[in-house]
Amino acid sequence: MKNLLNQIAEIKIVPVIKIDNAADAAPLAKALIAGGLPVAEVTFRTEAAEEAIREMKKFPEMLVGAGTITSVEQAKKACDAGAVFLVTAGFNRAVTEFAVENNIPIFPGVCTPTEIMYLLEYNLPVAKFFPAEQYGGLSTIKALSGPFPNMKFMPTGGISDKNILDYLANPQIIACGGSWMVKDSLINNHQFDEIQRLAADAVQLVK
Ligand SMILES: O=C(O)C(=O)C[C@H](O)[C@H](O)COP(=O)(O)O
Repeated sequence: MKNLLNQIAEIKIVPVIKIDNAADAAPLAKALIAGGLPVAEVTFRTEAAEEAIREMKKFPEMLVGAGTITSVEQAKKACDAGAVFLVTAGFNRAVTEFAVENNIPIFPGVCTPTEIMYLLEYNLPVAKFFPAEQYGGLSTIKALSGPFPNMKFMPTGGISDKNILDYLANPQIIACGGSWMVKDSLINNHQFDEIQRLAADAVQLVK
């Protein structure tokens, strides 16, 4: 887990991907790698997610995780496809226990102190704070950091090139999730050059 956390903390941005067609996964991975952002949270919001993870895993430099996991069945499918981390939008005890028992890094979604305390039961070091902007953004993370000084956050939801630097300046935030460089429309229209450009700009911004 520590190694993966270090890698994510170094990259600082986790592109959150909703992919409708698995055939787009390879060119998308190439664009992200070329843009210097070799990481993806592939959300299980589409049927293509599992196959897309398999395709992206063919690129050894890609750090591929699965997002929006809502059941153990999905978590198993994601891991069988090669996902090296799991993300959930909220806290799910069965999914969390599956991940912990199988030593798979997991970032459960939280937005309240109670949910953070669930993570503490499992000694999980990083929470996805979701949906970040809608639940008070940075000021809520600062307030939550008071009682939980050792919890690290990966805020996601409403984060873009406009506000990411404010988030990353907070020492309890290891990275931010966001979709602004991998929007569904860009993927569906095969604008992989634009994805590469937006990824490279994002990398430059957080350097
Ligand atoms: O399904 C999930 O697990 C999600 O994470 C939902 C959102 O797509 C991401 O939070 C990205 O949000 P935006 O960067 O605001 O587009």
